[in-house]
Amino acid sequence: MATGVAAAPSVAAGAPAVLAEGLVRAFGGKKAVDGVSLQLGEGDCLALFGPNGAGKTTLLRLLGGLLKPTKGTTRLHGVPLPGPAETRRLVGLISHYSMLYPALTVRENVRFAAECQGVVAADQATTAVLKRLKVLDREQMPVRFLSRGLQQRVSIARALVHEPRLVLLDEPYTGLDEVGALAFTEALRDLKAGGATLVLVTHNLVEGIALATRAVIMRTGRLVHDEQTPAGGFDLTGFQALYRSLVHEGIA
Ligand SMILES: Nc1ncnc2c1ncn2[C@@H]1O[C@H](COP(=O)(O)OP(=O)(O)OP(=O)(O)O)[C@@H](O)[C@H]1O
Repeated sequence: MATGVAAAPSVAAGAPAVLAEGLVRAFGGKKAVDGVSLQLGEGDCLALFGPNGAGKTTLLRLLGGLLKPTKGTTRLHGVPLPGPAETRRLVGLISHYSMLYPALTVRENVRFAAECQGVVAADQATTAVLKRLKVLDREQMPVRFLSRGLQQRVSIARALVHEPRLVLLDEPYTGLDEVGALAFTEALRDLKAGGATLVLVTHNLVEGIALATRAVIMRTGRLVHDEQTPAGGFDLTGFQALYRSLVHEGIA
């Protein structure tokens, strides 16, 4: 992807990309995340699996400083979150909610995000990311006229235009067709190769495991399984069986 991002904010050299310690988040006295600690490096991709209500989205948001913890801390490249604006700009969120301005064109939506995020060469970066997500041919179209899947591609482009160092992905493949999904996976692989850290929440084990360097299973706010990708890649059948035993048969 094109560069052109504003000067990098000060980050502590050698600090882990993400360091979460003792994270708890309660809603009305009920703990959605209940004592999670983890560390991620540059180029890591953490896939977070678990049943509905396990706390995946809550944890994702805590890791990016988008939600305040009830207890615990998250540091991003050594800086405690939420941190200053320059640190918050290191984070990109992709979810199944499009968060686009329907009356603005595709280009206007993405360019506006680039400017808000301090991208210096905003036009160039916008063109590159729209091309990357294979939606450049629609750049002058108001977003409200696009199909849901194309809106999702624009939404992804918007979240990636500033080349975030931590990319939070919450069921990001929802609505994408095969071309969109492939383009998106390639963009994620490039980000990873460039040293970005990814956290991916998905119910699709195949999709999640394909990108993951580490797979975690959550249940009732806790990590009940945490595994680095084995040298030869995950054994999908084995992982599916493990998931079923931990989540459906209540072993955890
Ligand atoms: N803003 C909120 N207010 C009150 N309760 C919340 C809020 N956000 C999440 N919760 C509760 O926290 C728990 C965990 O929710 P979360 O969305 O993190 O789960 P999840 O694993 O992402 O689920 P799903 O797979 O269904 O998306 C749930 O019981 C949910 O109802």
